[in-house]
Amino acid sequence: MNLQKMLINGEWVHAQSEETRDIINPYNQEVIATAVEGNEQDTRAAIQAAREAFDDGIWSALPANERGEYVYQIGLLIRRDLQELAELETWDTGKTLQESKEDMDDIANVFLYFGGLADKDGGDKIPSPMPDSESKVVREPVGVCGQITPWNYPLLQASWKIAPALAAGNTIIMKPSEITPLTTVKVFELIEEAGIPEGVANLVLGAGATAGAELSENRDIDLISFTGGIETGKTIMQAASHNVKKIALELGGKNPNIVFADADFTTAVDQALNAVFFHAGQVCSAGARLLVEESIHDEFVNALTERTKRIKLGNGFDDDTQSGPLISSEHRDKVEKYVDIGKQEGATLVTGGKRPDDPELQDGFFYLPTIFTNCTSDMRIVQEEVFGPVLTVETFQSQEDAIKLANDTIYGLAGAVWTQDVAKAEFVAERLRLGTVWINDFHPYFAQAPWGGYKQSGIGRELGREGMEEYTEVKHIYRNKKPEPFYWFK
Ligand SMILES: NC(=O)c1ccc[n+]([C@@H]2O[C@H](COP(=O)([O-])OP(=O)(O)OC[C@H]3O[C@@H](n4cnc5c(N)ncnc54)[C@H](O)[C@@H]3O)[C@@H](O)[C@H]2O)c1
Ligand SMILES: C[N+](C)(C)CC=O
Repeated sequence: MNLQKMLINGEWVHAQSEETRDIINPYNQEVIATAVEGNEQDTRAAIQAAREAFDDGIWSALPANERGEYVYQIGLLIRRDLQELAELETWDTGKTLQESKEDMDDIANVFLYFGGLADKDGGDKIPSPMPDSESKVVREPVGVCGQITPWNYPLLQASWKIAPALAAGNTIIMKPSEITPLTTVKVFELIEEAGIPEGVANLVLGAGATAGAELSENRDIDLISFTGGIETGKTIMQAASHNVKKIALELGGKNPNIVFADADFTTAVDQALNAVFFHAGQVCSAGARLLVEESIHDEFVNALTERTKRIKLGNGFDDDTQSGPLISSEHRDKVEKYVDIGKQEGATLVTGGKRPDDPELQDGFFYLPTIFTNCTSDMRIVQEEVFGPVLTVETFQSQEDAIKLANDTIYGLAGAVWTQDVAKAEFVAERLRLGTVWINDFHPYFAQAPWGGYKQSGIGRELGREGMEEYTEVKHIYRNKKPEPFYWFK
């Protein structure tokens, strides 16, 4: 694979330091690509390009429908190259190819959706209380936007930022995770192919502490949009205060999956598996905290454990693989540390809790799907985001009990309620302090609906109309239709 370069002001460039970084396949630790390693200097060059492009108005002053057409075109190009993009994502993250294909389909839809939305909000005329006047509220682009994304859904999370920002008329500097840049680089090739003017969409590659920190601190950036861990989010929030940037944060979760005794048992068991073990649990909205009504606890855990033991780990390119590896050795160490904590806290390890013995998996960062029972809310294993294939199980006896347990967390990203009683489902859903509540399902998200967290899971929303509004400033324009002297000062 060619050296992966940065796109700055319409040029594919090497890092000024000429440093590079190897990109690793987490399935077998093979080097799959080499990327240039940008730093603060390269990021400043990208910011300058984006600033000039914004101030020139080459993008923001285009009619909104024309901007929308460009963004829509990127979606079509992603559909055209879906197979290639999906393969790159699987090389880079280890997730199954089927999952990567579904991600790419979602990503294309995100560009098509925001392309279509670009010219749909022309502002509102509002009834002015002043005589002989006219008042209107319009939305304008925020300006230069820094965007930072994580490694678990590399291109999906990037698409949620790139598409609305461009559709709303902003210029951007995207920095993907340094360990999974491949699909983002490829999409910037498609952005170029779509004909977006030079300097409007810039890509920097490099570490968070250098390239990422420059984006959050630099005073020429008007908005910073970040998806990643809570501690990084706090650092970015502090850095953004230097020039009171707008911030949008999509952070972690420790998401409750509430199963009532009257739920459809087989479906709830099956979906509890998906909820937590999909993509080896490396999902912000993973249902890592199972809350099950006491009367069905034993039966439910037995069925879940039996299914969990059958999960087939392997190469994401093999058709029979159900789950891939963790992203890195460091990340697996973190998961292992949490399993040790769970044991020390007195939770009961029911299955997993170690690396697989299978000789074919020894080169990858694999970890067995793990279940802990006898968990209580005060345990770290219940409260902290493990971001791996680890499920904790708690029990409840009443609706109120379930709601209290589910809300007993600093996070508020997503969660689910399983019951055949619609009134009960709605009652619980309304009381959960979460950005997304699924009833009798887990995981659906799509371009049309907003996504984001309550509490420490984040600030702002991506996707939907709200996701586009994040990238706009609201302006009130008032016109006096009959100006005349006021004579306050005689
Ligand atoms: N809420 C959501 O929608 C959502 C979606 C995906 C992932 N996540 C969260 O992301 C986390 C996992 O991703 P991760 O390990 O890549 O997160 P991370 O915070 O380590 O890194 C995310 C990005 O931030 C950059 N970064 C690191 N330090 C930085 C700094 N000081 N300044 C600026 N940028 C910096 C990294 O280079 C990377 O690009 C989990 O907590 C997960 O819940 C949330
Ligand atoms: C937002 N989502 C679910 C696509 C990825 C979270 O890690």
